[in-house]
Amino acid sequence: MATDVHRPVTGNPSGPDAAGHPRETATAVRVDGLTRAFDGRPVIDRLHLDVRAGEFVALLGRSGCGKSTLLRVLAGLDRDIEGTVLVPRRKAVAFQAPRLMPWKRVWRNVLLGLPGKPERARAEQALAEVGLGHRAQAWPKTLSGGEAQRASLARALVREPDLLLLDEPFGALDALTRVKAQRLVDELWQRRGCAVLLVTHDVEEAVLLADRVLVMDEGVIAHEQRIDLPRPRDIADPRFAALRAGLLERLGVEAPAVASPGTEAHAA
Ligand SMILES: Nc1ncnc2c1ncn2[C@@H]1O[C@H](COP(=O)(O)OP(=O)(O)OP(=O)(O)O)[C@@H](O)[C@H]1O
Repeated sequence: MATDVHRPVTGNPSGPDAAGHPRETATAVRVDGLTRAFDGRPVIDRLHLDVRAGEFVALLGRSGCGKSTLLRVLAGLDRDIEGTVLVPRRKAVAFQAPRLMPWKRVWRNVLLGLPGKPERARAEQALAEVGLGHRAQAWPKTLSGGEAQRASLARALVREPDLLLLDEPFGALDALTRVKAQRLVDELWQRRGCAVLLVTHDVEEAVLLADRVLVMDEGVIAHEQRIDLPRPRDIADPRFAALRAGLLERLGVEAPAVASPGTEAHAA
């Protein structure tokens, strides 16, 4: 396939411009005419995407439409592409499976792959940020599913990313743990100010967390929805329900009926 033009955005995309002014509209990700084919069949087909520095973007789409492929390309894990992909040098990715090495203690897992000889204190700080400071010495097999997922997040955070790529990070968690993990990601994003691209199947999660929700279809971004609700978001807010219903419709899923204010829904 044609040239690999994956290259980093030079400098810190969220840093000040030459005159020292903050870049309100600085770009974290710029994708232009991206195509990725498997066995001659394009899964991504001349796709365009811009993500602003510090923006939280959620990516929805039916199973197999190419969401994970796009994320892997942005992460630099798949370079067999055509088109232009500009991403920050500092980026990190967390997958649905936490992918911890069972023979390394949690803190060593957090530092895995970092260049040089990174200090344990850095791992402990990242673990503390996700509420796992007390498990730094633990072996991965002793962690619960939610804890393992948080350790995986700490491994991403320790890289101090300008772009955090999350591929269904909450997909395997039970409902309560999932809600807690979503809150944690919301807090971390607000504190860190990095751009986030979250691949998810969950429309509610997308509306809960993102500034902008993208729907991928036929290899391109087929629909875009800005979410202008104040944070933290209230799923009982009728505007929330309307946005969720609109996106579900886009995905070809019928939205559940929403009780109008002042009424109660009763099972027959
Ligand atoms: N290494 C590969 N070799 C061949 N085909 C692949 C490869 N990776 C992905 N594909 C195909 O590309 C398409 C998109 O896959 P991808 O994993 O990106 O979809 P997705 O939208 O993330 O799906 P899901 O929501 O089910 O995780 C699928 O048809 C998949 O079979």
